[in-house]
Amino acid sequence: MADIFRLLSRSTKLKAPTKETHTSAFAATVSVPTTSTTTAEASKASKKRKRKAAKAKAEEDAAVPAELDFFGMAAAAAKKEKAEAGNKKRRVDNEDSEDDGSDVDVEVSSDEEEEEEEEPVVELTEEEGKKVLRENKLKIAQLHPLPAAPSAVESKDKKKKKKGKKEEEEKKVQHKPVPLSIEPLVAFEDLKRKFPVGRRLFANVMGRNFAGPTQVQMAALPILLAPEKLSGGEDLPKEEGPVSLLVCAPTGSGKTLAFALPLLSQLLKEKKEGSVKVGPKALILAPTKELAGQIVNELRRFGLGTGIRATLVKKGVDVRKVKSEILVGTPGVVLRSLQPEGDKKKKKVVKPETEGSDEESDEEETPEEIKLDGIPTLHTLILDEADVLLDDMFRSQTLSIWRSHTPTRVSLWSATIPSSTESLAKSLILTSSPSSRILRLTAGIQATSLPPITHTLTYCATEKGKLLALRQLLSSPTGFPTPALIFTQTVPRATALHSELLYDLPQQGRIAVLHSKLSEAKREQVMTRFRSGETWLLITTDLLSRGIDFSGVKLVVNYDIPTSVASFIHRVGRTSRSSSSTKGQSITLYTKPDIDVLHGIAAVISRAEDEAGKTEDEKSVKGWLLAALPKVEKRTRKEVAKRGVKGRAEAKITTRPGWERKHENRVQGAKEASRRRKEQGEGSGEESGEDIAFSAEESE
Ligand SMILES: Nc1ncnc2c1ncn2[C@@H]1O[C@H](COP(=O)(O)OP(=O)(O)OP(=O)(O)O)[C@@H](O)[C@H]1O
Repeated sequence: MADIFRLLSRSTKLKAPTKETHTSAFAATVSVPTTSTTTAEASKASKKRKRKAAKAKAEEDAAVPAELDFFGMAAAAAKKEKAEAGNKKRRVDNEDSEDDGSDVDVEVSSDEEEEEEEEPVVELTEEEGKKVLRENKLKIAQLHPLPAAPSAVESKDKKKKKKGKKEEEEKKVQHKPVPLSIEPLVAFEDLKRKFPVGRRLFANVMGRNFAGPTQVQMAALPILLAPEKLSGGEDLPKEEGPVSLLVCAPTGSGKTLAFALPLLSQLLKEKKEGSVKVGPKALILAPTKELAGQIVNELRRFGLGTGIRATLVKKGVDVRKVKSEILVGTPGVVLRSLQPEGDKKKKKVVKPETEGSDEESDEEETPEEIKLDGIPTLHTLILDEADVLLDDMFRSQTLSIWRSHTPTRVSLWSATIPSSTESLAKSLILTSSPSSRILRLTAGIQATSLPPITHTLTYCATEKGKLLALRQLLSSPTGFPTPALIFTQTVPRATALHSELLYDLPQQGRIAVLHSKLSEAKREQVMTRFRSGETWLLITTDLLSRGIDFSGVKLVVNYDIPTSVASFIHRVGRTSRSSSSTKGQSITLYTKPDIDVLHGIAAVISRAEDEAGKTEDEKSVKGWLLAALPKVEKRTRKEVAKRGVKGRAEAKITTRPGWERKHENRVQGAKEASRRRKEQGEGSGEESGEDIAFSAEESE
């Protein structure tokens, strides 16, 4: 075993960060037939679109509430608006008078309709559509109901069991997923022309200035916006039921837009028809507060001016009194707000054991499923990061919420959807909506990391070795790529590492820690600082491994090895996202006890390198090396994913005695506070002192 470690260490030397330009892993391959249109006409239409898009974007940025303005764009938009105020009078632009930000979607004027109709509509033939889907590794399939499990009596009888098995096999064949097809969306311009998307919604999407739909958006948007256009599966019974969708697509591939846009479009349609009662129609569940807040932010940006509202469910909110059409929250908070008043006191919620577990949660967990007061108006349920929401930590809460409603439109989204999640989802969907057509959409290769990321595995022998390796990286002459995220296995390890590195960076105040034990206000502050670029290095736990969209993260360091392959994929997926041209790096430090998860992670890296077209020489995980790593039993892997790597939670992160480190931090903190006081003057000095004291205290 020792030899394998040495070999791995040798073959995975750190490389200096490259300065190549990023080619998005999601850049959809589209070769579509062109239609004849003059350049002048095309450019006129394009200019008008761009003007509308820029205006919609400025308005949308300005309308984002301060607590959700992660990108600090509201201030910028306000500034821009002020600067443009003088020019406004001169500009005669009909659409200005229409975009009044009112709650009702504005009807398209007849002039506009005419003008828009002049634009070329690219219709793909079925074959062309299939080719685009194939080239973009998009697979759509209709899943069938699960075969019935053999009864207990049957299983006792050996002969019957054999027969049962045979029948089951036959059923499995019958129930093989049936491939389907749909004309992919090859350009956002086609949204308006081919789908019933409102004018305002369309302008909001165009306002984001995306070059084109990502792979997952190319297929998911048509499926959800116009399921009647699905083709194939001729042998299937012609079901008229609603479509439920399971989507597995890479990290950072724009899944949020893929579910937000059809949802907003559906709600707009209902609003126009005026047939639906007031109250929440859709519930989106996400595993962390940060992700839930991010989703609300995106919904508000895409839905600006449509009158469709999204509310973040926080502690103390009674969702039954909320008037918004969309609710977004974590399972724990949503569950509590749905609990009948009397039951809130009776059923004691208990904290889950998160120390050392794979997915850190800031949730309180209920020990069993609870009967809740459902929201009668709710028809849509969306699970973002569905595999976590249906895994041990959140399962009982998610199921309680799901079973208290009868949603007819369900969709589940993640970069990793194991077969167990798929089976559970199928049976839940069929219970809540028996006539549902359950579809599965996969984009790209399953269970792999993004090809643009450069991965490195570094063997460090011991815990001390990991700290030394990280310090070496920080002081590397080629520079430490920032912004960077550093992941640890537990909260205490994150705070300990933060305390250890607090004064390591040449510039003070550039390193921070974020985990579930911090107050909500502190968490928001840390997020804002990292997003704004004030913080360069953020030490965190798996709390931030899922869904969080930081633009431009250049490096992900797995200080503690992820305890599952899924966790690795999601952690490293915080870099190289479709919104950014950053070609990210991941560095995974490991020691001997990490052997149980190493094979799975090395295999993911190897697959990603194959997909990126790297030769055997260029690959960081060589074929022979992968073959030499021991494969681990599923049971052991599950145990590690649940409890963490053995002994890790207790292992100390330090090269010095605790008292020495604390003393040094205090001295450094005092020096830093004094320096800031000098810089800022006496009045504001107190505040900086408090800030430093907080950081030092946290480490104790
Ligand atoms: N068509 C597009 N082109 C470029 N960027 C896009 C596009 N659609 C969405 N984005 C941006 O890509 C980023 C990642 O999107 P999003 O957070 O939805 O990814 P995701 O697939 O949900 O990732 P994860 O699996 O990590 O949750 C966001 O900043 C989003 O605004």
